Amino acid sequence: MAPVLIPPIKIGHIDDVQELTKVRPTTVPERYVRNMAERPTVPTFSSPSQSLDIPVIDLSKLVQGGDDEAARRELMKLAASCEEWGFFQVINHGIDKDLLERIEKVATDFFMLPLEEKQKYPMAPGTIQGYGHAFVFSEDQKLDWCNMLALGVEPHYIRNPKLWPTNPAKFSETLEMYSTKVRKLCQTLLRFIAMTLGLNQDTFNDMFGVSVQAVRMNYYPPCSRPDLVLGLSPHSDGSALTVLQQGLGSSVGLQILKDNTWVPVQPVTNALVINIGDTMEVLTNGKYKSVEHRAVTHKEKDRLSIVTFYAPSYEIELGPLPELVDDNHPCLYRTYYHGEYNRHYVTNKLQGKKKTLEFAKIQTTKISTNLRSHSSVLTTPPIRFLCENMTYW
Ligand SMILES: O=C(O)CCC(=O)C(=O)O
Ligand SMILES: [Fe+2]
Repeated sequence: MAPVLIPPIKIGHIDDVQELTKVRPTTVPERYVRNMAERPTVPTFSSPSQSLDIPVIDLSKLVQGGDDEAARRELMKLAASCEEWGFFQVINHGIDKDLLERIEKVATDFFMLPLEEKQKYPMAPGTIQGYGHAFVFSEDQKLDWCNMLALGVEPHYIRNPKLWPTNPAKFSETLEMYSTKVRKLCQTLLRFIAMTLGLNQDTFNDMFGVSVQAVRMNYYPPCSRPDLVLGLSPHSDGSALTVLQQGLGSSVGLQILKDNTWVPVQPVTNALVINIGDTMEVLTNGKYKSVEHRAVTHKEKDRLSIVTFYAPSYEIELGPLPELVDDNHPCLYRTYYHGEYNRHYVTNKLQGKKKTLEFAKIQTTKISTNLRSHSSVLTTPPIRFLCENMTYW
Protein backbone atom coordinates (compact mmCIF):
# COMPACT_ATOMS: atom_id res chain seq x y z
CA MET A 1 0.00 0.00 0.00
CA ALA A 2 1.28 3.50 -0.77
CA PRO A 3 2.43 5.38 2.34
CA VAL A 4 -0.15 7.75 3.74
CA LEU A 5 1.17 11.31 3.68
CA ILE A 6 -0.02 13.37 6.57
CA PRO A 7 0.67 17.11 6.30
CA PRO A 8 2.39 18.52 9.39
CA ILE A 9 -0.08 20.00 11.81
CA LYS A 10 0.79 23.28 13.51
CA ILE A 11 -1.07 23.66 16.78
CA GLY A 12 0.94 26.51 18.30
CA HIS A 13 1.85 26.95 21.94
CA ILE A 14 -0.42 25.23 24.44
CA ASP A 15 -0.30 26.16 28.11
CA ASP A 16 -0.78 23.21 30.42
CA VAL A 17 -3.85 24.29 32.39
CA GLN A 18 -2.81 22.50 35.56
CA GLU A 19 0.54 24.30 35.62
CA LEU A 20 -1.17 27.56 34.79
CA THR A 21 -3.57 27.28 37.72
CA LYS A 22 -0.60 26.66 40.03
CA VAL A 23 1.47 29.60 38.86
CA ARG A 24 -1.12 32.15 37.74
CA PRO A 25 -4.45 31.03 39.20
CA THR A 26 -6.46 33.98 37.90
CA THR A 27 -5.13 34.03 34.35
CA VAL A 28 -7.17 32.68 31.46
CA PRO A 29 -5.11 32.86 28.24
CA GLU A 30 -6.90 34.13 25.15
CA ARG A 31 -6.83 30.71 23.47
CA TYR A 32 -9.11 29.37 26.17
CA VAL A 33 -11.61 32.24 26.08
CA ARG A 34 -14.63 31.16 24.05
CA ASN A 35 -16.60 33.28 21.64
CA MET A 36 -19.76 34.68 23.18
CA ALA A 37 -22.04 32.07 21.58
CA GLU A 38 -20.01 29.18 22.98
CA ARG A 39 -19.66 30.40 26.54
CA PRO A 40 -21.49 28.37 29.15
CA THR A 41 -24.19 30.07 31.15
CA VAL A 42 -23.60 29.45 34.81
CA PRO A 43 -26.79 27.67 35.95
CA THR A 44 -29.08 29.42 38.40
CA PHE A 45 -31.39 27.61 40.79
CA SER A 46 -34.46 28.89 38.98
CA SER A 47 -33.24 27.34 35.74
CA PRO A 48 -35.63 24.56 34.65
CA SER A 49 -32.70 22.31 33.74
CA GLN A 50 -31.99 21.93 37.46
CA SER A 51 -35.05 19.81 37.94
CA LEU A 52 -34.32 17.43 35.06
CA ASP A 53 -32.34 14.32 35.89
CA ILE A 54 -31.25 11.68 33.42
CA PRO A 55 -32.88 8.26 34.00
CA VAL A 56 -31.29 5.73 36.35
CA ILE A 57 -31.36 2.07 35.28
CA ASP A 58 -30.97 -0.70 37.83
CA LEU A 59 -29.06 -3.38 35.92
CA SER A 60 -29.68 -6.03 38.59
CA LYS A 61 -33.40 -5.90 37.77
CA LEU A 62 -32.66 -6.63 34.11
CA VAL A 63 -30.16 -9.37 34.79
CA GLN A 64 -32.65 -11.20 37.06
CA GLY A 65 -34.76 -11.28 33.90
CA GLY A 66 -37.42 -13.84 33.23
CA ASP A 67 -41.01 -12.73 33.09
CA ASP A 68 -40.53 -10.70 36.17
CA GLU A 69 -42.62 -7.53 36.07
CA ALA A 70 -39.78 -5.45 37.51
CA ALA A 71 -37.46 -6.61 34.70
CA ARG A 72 -40.05 -5.72 32.06
CA ARG A 73 -40.52 -2.27 33.50
CA GLU A 74 -36.78 -1.69 33.66
CA LEU A 75 -36.40 -2.77 30.02
CA MET A 76 -39.07 -0.24 29.01
CA LYS A 77 -37.26 2.41 30.99
CA LEU A 78 -34.03 1.51 29.18
CA ALA A 79 -35.79 1.84 25.80
CA ALA A 80 -37.20 5.25 26.76
CA SER A 81 -33.78 6.43 28.04
CA CYS A 82 -32.08 5.52 24.75
CA GLU A 83 -34.82 7.08 22.66
CA GLU A 84 -35.54 10.27 24.56
CA TRP A 85 -32.27 11.01 26.35
CA GLY A 86 -29.47 9.03 24.71
CA PHE A 87 -28.04 9.00 28.24
CA PHE A 88 -28.72 7.13 31.46
CA GLN A 89 -26.95 6.24 34.69
CA VAL A 90 -26.59 2.59 35.58
CA ILE A 91 -26.57 1.29 39.14
CA ASN A 92 -25.89 -2.27 40.35
CA HIS A 93 -23.75 -2.64 37.23
CA GLY A 94 -21.58 -5.42 38.64
CA ILE A 95 -18.27 -3.51 38.77
CA ASP A 96 -16.88 -3.51 42.30
CA LYS A 97 -16.77 -0.23 44.14
CA ASP A 98 -13.21 -1.08 45.05
CA LEU A 99 -12.17 -1.27 41.37
CA LEU A 100 -13.91 2.05 40.64
CA GLU A 101 -11.93 3.59 43.47
CA ARG A 102 -8.67 2.04 42.30
CA ILE A 103 -8.97 3.30 38.73
CA GLU A 104 -9.85 6.73 40.07
CA LYS A 105 -6.79 6.67 42.31
CA VAL A 106 -4.30 5.75 39.57
CA ALA A 107 -5.85 8.34 37.25
CA THR A 108 -5.68 11.06 39.91
CA ASP A 109 -2.14 10.07 40.89
CA PHE A 110 -1.10 10.29 37.24
CA PHE A 111 -2.51 13.81 36.78
CA MET A 112 -0.86 14.94 40.03
CA LEU A 113 2.61 13.97 38.77
CA PRO A 114 5.06 16.74 37.80
CA LEU A 115 4.56 17.95 34.22
CA GLU A 116 7.91 16.51 33.04
CA GLU A 117 6.82 13.07 34.16
CA LYS A 118 3.48 13.28 32.32
CA GLN A 119 5.21 14.61 29.22
CA LYS A 120 7.02 11.30 28.88
CA TYR A 121 3.78 10.13 27.24
CA PRO A 122 3.12 12.98 24.81
CA MET A 123 0.11 13.16 22.54
CA ALA A 124 1.63 14.09 19.16
CA PRO A 125 -0.19 16.87 17.23
CA GLY A 126 -3.08 15.44 15.23
CA THR A 127 -3.17 12.18 17.21
CA ILE A 128 -5.42 11.20 20.07
CA GLN A 129 -3.35 8.90 22.27
CA GLY A 130 -1.12 10.01 25.12
CA TYR A 131 -1.12 13.00 27.46
CA GLY A 132 -2.13 16.40 26.12
CA HIS A 133 -4.85 18.03 24.05
CA ALA A 134 -6.75 15.92 21.52
CA PHE A 135 -8.63 17.24 18.48
CA VAL A 136 -6.45 20.33 18.02
CA PHE A 137 -5.63 20.97 14.37
CA SER A 138 -4.69 24.64 14.05
CA GLU A 139 -2.92 27.48 15.82
CA ASP A 140 -6.03 29.58 16.23
CA GLN A 141 -8.36 26.86 17.48
CA LYS A 142 -9.86 27.54 20.91
CA LEU A 143 -8.69 25.10 23.57
CA ASP A 144 -10.49 23.08 26.19
CA TRP A 145 -9.70 23.71 29.87
CA CYS A 146 -8.67 20.11 30.34
CA ASN A 147 -5.75 17.72 30.41
CA MET A 148 -6.27 14.31 28.88
CA LEU A 149 -4.62 10.96 28.94
CA ALA A 150 -6.04 8.79 26.18
CA LEU A 151 -5.09 5.20 25.41
CA GLY A 152 -6.18 2.55 22.94
CA VAL A 153 -6.86 -0.64 24.90
CA GLU A 154 -8.35 -3.38 22.70
CA PRO A 155 -7.57 -5.02 20.39
CA HIS A 156 -3.87 -4.95 21.17
CA TYR A 157 -2.82 -3.65 17.76
CA ILE A 158 -4.37 -0.25 18.55
CA ARG A 159 -2.18 0.11 21.64
CA ASN A 160 0.87 2.25 21.78
CA PRO A 161 2.67 0.67 24.75
CA LYS A 162 5.10 3.61 24.98
CA LEU A 163 2.19 5.80 26.01
CA TRP A 164 1.05 3.60 28.90
CA PRO A 165 2.36 5.24 32.08
CA THR A 166 4.74 3.21 34.21
CA ASN A 167 4.15 5.74 36.98
CA PRO A 168 1.96 5.22 39.04
CA ALA A 169 3.26 1.66 39.22
CA LYS A 170 -0.19 0.07 39.31
CA PHE A 171 -1.56 2.10 36.40
CA SER A 172 -1.47 -0.51 33.61
CA GLU A 173 -2.54 -3.42 35.77
CA THR A 174 -5.52 -1.46 37.10
CA LEU A 175 -6.52 -0.19 33.67
CA GLU A 176 -6.45 -3.76 32.28
CA MET A 177 -8.70 -5.01 35.06
CA TYR A 178 -11.06 -2.08 34.77
CA SER A 179 -11.28 -2.35 30.99
CA THR A 180 -12.14 -6.05 31.14
CA LYS A 181 -15.03 -5.33 33.51
CA VAL A 182 -16.25 -2.36 31.48
CA ARG A 183 -16.14 -4.46 28.29
CA LYS A 184 -18.36 -7.09 29.94
CA LEU A 185 -20.73 -4.35 31.07
CA CYS A 186 -20.95 -3.00 27.52
CA GLN A 187 -21.71 -6.47 26.17
CA THR A 188 -24.43 -6.94 28.78
CA LEU A 189 -25.95 -3.54 28.02
CA LEU A 190 -25.86 -4.26 24.29
CA ARG A 191 -27.82 -7.46 24.88
CA PHE A 192 -30.56 -5.57 26.69
CA ILE A 193 -30.51 -2.73 24.19
CA ALA A 194 -31.01 -5.30 21.40
CA MET A 195 -33.98 -6.68 23.33
CA THR A 196 -35.58 -3.24 23.65
CA LEU A 197 -35.52 -3.07 19.85
CA GLY A 198 -37.14 -6.48 19.43
CA LEU A 199 -33.87 -7.89 18.05
CA ASN A 200 -32.11 -11.09 18.93
CA GLN A 201 -30.11 -10.32 22.07
CA ASP A 202 -26.81 -11.27 20.40
CA THR A 203 -27.30 -8.97 17.40
CA PHE A 204 -24.79 -6.29 18.37
CA ASN A 205 -22.23 -8.48 20.10
CA ASP A 206 -22.12 -10.82 17.11
CA MET A 207 -21.89 -7.95 14.65
CA PHE A 208 -19.14 -6.00 16.42
CA GLY A 209 -16.50 -8.70 16.02
CA VAL A 210 -13.29 -8.00 17.94
CA SER A 211 -14.61 -4.75 19.34
CA VAL A 212 -12.49 -1.65 19.79
CA GLN A 213 -12.10 -0.18 23.25
CA ALA A 214 -10.32 3.00 24.23
CA VAL A 215 -10.08 4.94 27.47
CA ARG A 216 -9.79 8.67 27.97
CA MET A 217 -9.10 10.20 31.36
CA ASN A 218 -10.05 13.87 31.55
CA TYR A 219 -8.79 16.14 34.30
CA TYR A 220 -10.32 19.60 34.59
CA PRO A 221 -8.52 21.91 37.05
CA PRO A 222 -10.55 24.69 38.67
CA CYS A 223 -10.86 27.80 36.52
CA SER A 224 -11.15 31.34 37.89
CA ARG A 225 -13.57 32.20 35.03
CA PRO A 226 -15.80 29.16 34.37
CA ASP A 227 -18.13 31.50 32.49
CA LEU A 228 -15.51 32.08 29.77
CA VAL A 229 -14.16 28.61 29.09
CA LEU A 230 -15.29 25.07 28.30
CA GLY A 231 -13.81 21.97 29.90
CA LEU A 232 -14.62 19.94 26.81
CA SER A 233 -16.15 21.24 23.58
CA PRO A 234 -19.65 20.09 22.60
CA HIS A 235 -19.53 16.78 20.74
CA SER A 236 -21.22 13.45 20.33
CA ASP A 237 -19.18 10.29 20.82
CA GLY A 238 -18.25 8.16 17.81
CA SER A 239 -18.60 4.95 19.81
CA ALA A 240 -21.51 2.54 19.98
CA LEU A 241 -21.64 2.95 23.77
CA THR A 242 -19.68 5.14 26.15
CA VAL A 243 -19.21 4.41 29.86
CA LEU A 244 -18.28 7.40 31.97
CA GLN A 245 -17.13 7.35 35.56
CA GLN A 246 -17.23 10.68 37.37
CA GLY A 247 -14.63 11.17 40.10
CA LEU A 248 -15.91 11.13 43.66
CA GLY A 249 -16.21 14.68 44.94
CA SER A 250 -15.66 16.09 41.45
CA SER A 251 -17.57 19.19 40.45
CA VAL A 252 -20.77 18.70 38.44
CA GLY A 253 -19.35 19.26 34.98
CA LEU A 254 -21.00 17.03 32.39
CA GLN A 255 -23.90 18.65 30.54
CA ILE A 256 -26.10 17.16 27.86
CA LEU A 257 -28.12 19.02 25.26
CA LYS A 258 -31.79 18.22 25.73
CA ASP A 259 -34.46 20.19 23.88
CA ASN A 260 -31.90 22.93 23.24
CA THR A 261 -31.04 23.28 26.93
CA TRP A 262 -27.81 22.18 28.58
CA VAL A 263 -28.82 19.80 31.37
CA PRO A 264 -26.21 19.03 34.08
CA VAL A 265 -25.72 15.37 34.95
CA GLN A 266 -25.87 15.08 38.74
CA PRO A 267 -23.54 12.31 39.93
CA VAL A 268 -25.26 9.32 41.57
CA THR A 269 -23.05 7.43 44.04
CA ASN A 270 -21.37 4.39 42.46
CA ALA A 271 -23.34 4.81 39.24
CA LEU A 272 -21.78 4.89 35.79
CA VAL A 273 -23.06 7.24 33.11
CA ILE A 274 -23.83 5.48 29.82
CA ASN A 275 -24.45 7.18 26.52
CA ILE A 276 -25.45 6.10 23.08
CA GLY A 277 -22.77 6.99 20.51
CA ASP A 278 -23.05 7.87 16.81
CA THR A 279 -22.54 4.24 15.79
CA MET A 280 -25.63 3.11 17.68
CA GLU A 281 -27.65 5.99 16.27
CA VAL A 282 -26.75 4.80 12.76
CA LEU A 283 -27.46 1.12 13.52
CA THR A 284 -30.88 1.97 14.96
CA ASN A 285 -31.64 4.27 12.02
CA GLY A 286 -31.93 7.26 14.37
CA LYS A 287 -34.29 5.62 16.87
CA TYR A 288 -31.71 5.77 19.64
CA LYS A 289 -30.00 9.13 19.93
CA SER A 290 -26.35 10.03 20.15
CA VAL A 291 -26.72 13.21 22.15
CA GLU A 292 -24.42 16.21 22.14
CA HIS A 293 -22.65 16.85 25.42
CA ARG A 294 -19.85 18.97 26.86
CA ALA A 295 -18.01 19.60 30.12
CA VAL A 296 -17.87 22.86 32.03
CA THR A 297 -15.43 23.89 34.73
CA HIS A 298 -15.80 25.09 38.31
CA LYS A 299 -14.29 28.04 40.13
CA GLU A 300 -12.93 26.09 43.09
CA LYS A 301 -13.33 22.41 42.42
CA ASP A 302 -11.49 20.16 40.03
CA ARG A 303 -13.05 17.28 38.16
CA LEU A 304 -11.98 13.88 36.90
CA SER A 305 -13.77 11.67 34.43
CA ILE A 306 -12.74 8.24 33.16
CA VAL A 307 -14.39 7.50 29.87
CA THR A 308 -14.48 4.19 27.97
CA PHE A 309 -15.46 4.14 24.31
CA TYR A 310 -16.80 0.83 23.04
CA ALA A 311 -17.13 0.38 19.30
CA PRO A 312 -17.15 -2.26 16.55
CA SER A 313 -14.02 -3.45 14.78
CA TYR A 314 -12.75 -1.09 12.07
CA GLU A 315 -13.43 -3.53 9.23
CA ILE A 316 -17.09 -3.98 10.16
CA GLU A 317 -19.54 -2.65 7.62
CA LEU A 318 -22.24 -0.58 9.29
CA GLY A 319 -25.54 0.93 8.34
CA PRO A 320 -29.09 0.97 9.68
CA LEU A 321 -30.31 -2.51 10.59
CA PRO A 322 -32.86 -3.70 8.00
CA GLU A 323 -35.30 -4.52 10.83
CA LEU A 324 -35.45 -0.81 11.69
CA VAL A 325 -36.08 0.47 8.16
CA ASP A 326 -39.51 0.48 6.56
CA ASP A 327 -41.90 2.81 4.74
CA ASN A 328 -42.52 4.77 7.92
CA HIS A 329 -38.85 4.80 8.89
CA PRO A 330 -36.86 5.51 5.73
CA CYS A 331 -33.16 4.74 5.77
CA LEU A 332 -31.37 7.83 7.14
CA TYR A 333 -27.75 6.71 6.99
CA ARG A 334 -25.55 5.16 4.36
CA THR A 335 -23.39 2.08 4.72
CA TYR A 336 -19.70 2.52 5.59
CA TYR A 337 -16.82 0.76 7.28
CA HIS A 338 -16.41 1.67 10.91
CA GLY A 339 -12.71 2.38 10.28
CA GLU A 340 -13.65 5.09 7.77
CA TYR A 341 -15.90 6.71 10.32
CA ASN A 342 -13.23 6.55 12.97
CA ARG A 343 -10.73 8.22 10.67
CA HIS A 344 -13.26 10.95 9.93
CA TYR A 345 -13.98 11.41 13.64
CA VAL A 346 -10.43 11.68 14.88
CA THR A 347 -9.19 13.95 12.10
CA ASN A 348 -11.72 16.68 12.83
CA LYS A 349 -12.04 19.01 15.77
CA LEU A 350 -14.92 18.50 18.18
CA GLN A 351 -17.70 20.63 16.83
CA GLY A 352 -21.04 19.37 17.96
CA LYS A 353 -22.93 16.39 16.74
CA LYS A 354 -24.03 17.57 13.32
CA LYS A 355 -20.58 17.49 11.79
CA THR A 356 -19.61 13.97 12.75
CA LEU A 357 -22.88 12.31 11.84
CA GLU A 358 -23.10 14.24 8.59
CA PHE A 359 -20.49 11.79 7.36
CA ALA A 360 -23.07 9.01 7.47
CA LYS A 361 -26.26 10.93 6.65
CA ILE A 362 -27.85 10.20 3.33
CA GLN A 363 -27.70 13.54 1.57
CA THR A 364 -30.20 12.90 -1.20
CA THR A 365 -33.58 14.57 -0.93
CA LYS A 366 -35.23 11.33 -1.98
CA ILE A 367 -34.68 8.96 0.91
CA SER A 368 -35.06 5.32 -0.03
CA THR A 369 -36.15 2.38 2.08
CA ASN A 370 -33.98 0.10 0.01
CA LEU A 371 -30.71 -0.42 1.88
CA ARG A 372 -28.99 -2.04 -1.06
CA SER A 373 -29.28 1.08 -3.19
CA HIS A 374 -26.82 2.79 -0.83
CA SER A 375 -24.06 0.23 -0.95
CA SER A 376 -22.62 2.04 -3.97
CA VAL A 377 -21.68 4.88 -1.59
CA LEU A 378 -18.94 2.72 -0.09
CA THR A 379 -15.79 4.47 -1.17
CA THR A 380 -13.02 2.14 -0.07
CA PRO A 381 -12.55 -1.59 -0.22
CA PRO A 382 -12.64 -3.42 3.12
CA ILE A 383 -9.00 -2.74 3.86
CA ARG A 384 -7.65 -3.50 7.27
CA PHE A 385 -7.63 -0.29 9.27
CA LEU A 386 -4.29 -0.37 10.98
CA CYS A 387 -3.14 2.32 13.34
CA GLU A 388 0.45 2.68 12.12
CA ASN A 389 1.08 6.33 11.23
CA MET A 390 -2.57 6.95 11.65
CA THR A 391 -4.56 8.65 14.32
CA TYR A 392 -6.88 5.78 15.09
CA TRP A 393 -7.51 4.54 18.53
O1 LIG B 1 -15.80 14.76 31.47
C1 LIG B 1 -16.93 14.56 31.07
O2 LIG B 1 -17.87 14.43 31.85
C2 LIG B 1 -17.21 14.44 29.61
C3 LIG B 1 -16.22 13.57 28.90
C4 LIG B 1 -16.61 13.23 27.50
O3 LIG B 1 -17.67 13.53 27.02
C5 LIG B 1 -15.64 12.52 26.63
O4 LIG B 1 -14.49 12.29 27.06
O5 LIG B 1 -16.02 12.17 25.49
FE1 LIG C 1 -18.05 12.48 25.14
